[in-house]
Amino acid sequence: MPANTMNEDLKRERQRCSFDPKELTYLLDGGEEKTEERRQREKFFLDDPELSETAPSDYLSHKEKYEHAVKKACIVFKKVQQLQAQGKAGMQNFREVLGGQLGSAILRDGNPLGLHYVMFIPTIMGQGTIEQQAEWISKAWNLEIIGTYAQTELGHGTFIRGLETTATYDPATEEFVLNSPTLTSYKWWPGGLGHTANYAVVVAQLYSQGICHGIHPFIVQLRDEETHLPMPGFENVRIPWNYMLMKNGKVLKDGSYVKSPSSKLTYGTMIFVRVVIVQDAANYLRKAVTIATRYSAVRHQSHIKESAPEPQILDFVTQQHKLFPQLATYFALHYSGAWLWDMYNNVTSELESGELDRLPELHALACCLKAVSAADAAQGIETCRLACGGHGYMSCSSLPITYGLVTAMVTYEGENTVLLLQTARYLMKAWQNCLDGQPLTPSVQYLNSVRRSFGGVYHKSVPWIIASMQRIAAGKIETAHRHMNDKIKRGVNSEDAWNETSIELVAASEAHCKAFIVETYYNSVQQIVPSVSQQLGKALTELCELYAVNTLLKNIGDLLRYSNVTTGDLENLQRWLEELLAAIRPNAVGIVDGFDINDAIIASPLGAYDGNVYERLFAEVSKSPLNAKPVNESFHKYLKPLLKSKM
Ligand SMILES: CCCCCCCCCCCCCC(=O)SCCNC(=O)CCNC(=O)[C@H](O)C(C)(C)COP(=O)(O)OP(=O)(O)OC[C@H]1O[C@@H](n2cnc3c(N)ncnc32)[C@H](O)[C@@H]1OP(=O)(O)O
Ligand SMILES: Cc1cc2nc3c(=O)[nH]c(=O)nc-3n(C[C@H](O)[C@H](O)[C@H](O)COP(=O)(O)OP(=O)(O)OC[C@H]3O[C@@H](n4cnc5c(N)ncnc54)[C@H](O)[C@@H]3O)c2cc1C
Repeated sequence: MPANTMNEDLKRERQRCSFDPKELTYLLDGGEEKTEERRQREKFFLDDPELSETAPSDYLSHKEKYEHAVKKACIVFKKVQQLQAQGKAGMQNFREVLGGQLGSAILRDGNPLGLHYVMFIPTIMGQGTIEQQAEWISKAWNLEIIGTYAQTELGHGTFIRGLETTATYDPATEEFVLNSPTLTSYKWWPGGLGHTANYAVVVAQLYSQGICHGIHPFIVQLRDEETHLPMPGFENVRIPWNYMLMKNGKVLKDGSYVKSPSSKLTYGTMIFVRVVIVQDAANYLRKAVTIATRYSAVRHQSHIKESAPEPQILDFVTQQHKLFPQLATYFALHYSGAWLWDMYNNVTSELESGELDRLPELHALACCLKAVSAADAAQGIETCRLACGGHGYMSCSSLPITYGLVTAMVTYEGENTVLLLQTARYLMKAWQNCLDGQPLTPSVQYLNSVRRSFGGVYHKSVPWIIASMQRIAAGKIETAHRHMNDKIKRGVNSEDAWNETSIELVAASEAHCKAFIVETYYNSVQQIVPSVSQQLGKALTELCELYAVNTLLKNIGDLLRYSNVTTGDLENLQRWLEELLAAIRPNAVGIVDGFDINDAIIASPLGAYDGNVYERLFAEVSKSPLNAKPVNESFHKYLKPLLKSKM
C-alpha cells in the first residue's frame, strides 16, 4: 500500500467542510483535554503489539477465537490496572475498554470478561449490603474471582417470575440450597459461564419457611479457584447464608423474610444495563456511518449527467438519504442516552435514601429507549452496509460483525417488544391519570396539552415537528386505551384485552419514545449552539432538523391520522428534507472525522481516514489462508477425480 497517501476525494471533502472537525471532537468528548486523554488511552491499548491482530479472527476456529479472546482480555485487564495505578482509569474506563467501542475493537469476537464488569460487579454494588460489597467488590475488581450474571434459563428469559431455579433456606445449617432440577431450569446464555467465570450471581426463586418469596440474587461459586474444575452441578448446591445479596429483600438467620421496599429493586441491574445500551448502540452506529460515509466519498460509479465523469456515490441524493439520517440518529441517541444516564444517576441516589417515586418513570423510559435505540441502530447499521454495495457484504468491512453485535441488543437485557409493552403499561396509566385530572410525571406532561388541542398550523420548525410527534403519540395512546377499555366493557377480561390490543400498545410506546428523543435532541442542541462556533452550530442544527423531518416523514400515515396536516404541508416537509440533505452534503466527511474514531477501531478497509479503499481491500483479502497457495488440496482430493470421471 502506498505509504502516507491521502485519497484525493477525501482531501477535497475535508477542504470543503464548513467547520473544524476538531471542534466537534472536543464537544463530544467534553473538552480538548478529555479528547487528549481518550486518544492516549486508545493508543496505550491499540499500539500494544500483543493486542494487535496477527491474522483476522475470521480465519480462526471457534476454540482458537475463545483462547485468543481470553489471552487478550487478560492483557487488557493488566493494562487497565496499570492505568488505575497511575490514577488514569476508573469503573467507566473498565467498561469502555472491556465492553465499549475500544473493547470491541481489541476483542472483535466478544470479551470473556465483559459480563464480569458490566453485570457481576454492578449487581453486587446495587444489590449487596455494605458488608457484602466490602467482601466481594475488591476481589472482583482485582480479578481474584471472575463473575457473570446467570438469570436466563433454557425455558425462561423474558418472564423472570417463571424462573425455575430455587434457593431454599435451611436454618439448621444457615445455608441456602440451590437447585435446578429440570432441563428447562438450566442457566442458559450468561456470558462467560461456559469456561471463564468461577463465580456467578444466580437469580433464583427464594423459599424460606415453606413460602416462595419470588426471585432474588445469590452469589454461587461455579469453579474451583485453583484448578478451575467445575463445582458439582446445580443439584442441591449449598451456599452460606450471607451469599444471598441482601441489600433489598432479606432472610434473617431464623428463616423469617424481610420484604424489600419494592420487589422491583431486584431488577436494578437490568435498568443499569438498558441505560448503558443506549450509548453503546449509538457508538456502534457512528462507527458504521463513518465507514459508509468515507467509502461513499471515495467510491465513483454510474452517472448523474452523461457528459460528466462518474460521480462520488455520495452525490446521489438517495445515498445521502440512506446515510445522513444515520449521522443524525447517532446524535439523537447520544443526547437521549446522556439524558437517561443523568436521570439514572439521580434516581439511583434517590433510591439510596429510600425515595422510590421516580423509579416507574425511569423504568418506562429506560425500556423504550433501550428498545428504540437498539432497533434503530441495528437498522441504521444495516442501511450503511447496504449503502456500501458488495464491499459492505465482506466480513472485513466490519459492517456485518457490527450489525451482529447490535442486533443482539434487540433481544438481550429485555426483548424489545416486551420492553415496549412495559412502557405501554406506564402510558396507559398516564392517560387514565390525564382523564382523571391527576398530576402527570414530566415525560408524559405533553398528554395534557395535546388532549386540549389536536390542531397546530404547519410552520417550518422543529418545535412544530415535536408538537406533531407528541400529537401522534397521544393519539396512539388514546386509541389503544379506548380500544382496550371497549373490549373490557364488552366483557373481555383485562389480561385478554391487553393482549388483543398489544399491537397498538407497542406502536403507542414507540411513538412516545420517538417524540421524547426528538425533543431531548432538540433541547440539547439548543443548549449547545450558543457555546460553539457559528459554523458548527449550523451543522448541528441541520442534523437535528434532518432527524426531526425524516422521522416525521417516515410516519406520514400517523401524521395524517392524528393531526390536521395538509398534503401541501407534506410537500413542504419533503422539500425541507431535500434542502437539508444538500446542506449537510459538504460537511458529511467532516462530521464523521469529528467522531475521531481511530482507524484500528474502525477496522475496515472501506472506512480508514486515508480513504485508500482499494489498496486496503486488496491487502485484507491477501491475509486469507486460502490465498496462500495457488492450488488448494481439495482440488486433487475431490474436484480432479470428479472431473476425470466425467470424461
Ligand atoms: C460500555 C460498555 C457497554 C456494554 C454494553 C452492554 C453489554 C451488555 C451485555 C449484556 C448481555 C445481556 C445480559 C442479559 O440479557 S441479562 C438478562 C436480562 N433479562 C431481562 O432483561 C429479562 C426481561 N424481563 C423483565 O425485565 C421482566 O420480567 C418484565 C419487566 C418483562 C416483567 O416483569 P414482571 O413479570 O415481574 O412484571 P410485570 O410485567 O408483572 O410488572 C409488574 C410491575 O413491575 C414494574 N417493573 C418491571 N420491571 C421493572 C424494573 N426493572 N424496575 C422497576 N419497575 C419494574 C412494572 O412496571 C409493573 O409496575 P406496575 O405497573 O405494576 O406499577
Ligand atoms: C447475545 C446474548 C447474550 C445474553 N447474555 C445473557 C446473560 O449474560 N445473562 C442472562 O441471564 N441472560 C442473557 N441473555 C438472555 C436474554 O436476556 C434473553 O434472551 C432475553 O431476555 C429474551 O428472552 P427469551 O430468549 O426468553 O425470549 P422470549 O421471551 O422467548 O421471546 C421470544 C418471542 O416471544 C415474545 N414474547 C415473550 N413474552 C412476551 C410478552 N409478554 N408479550 C409479548 N410478546 C412476548 C417476544 O417478543 C419474542 O418475539 C443473552 C441473550 C443473548 C441473545
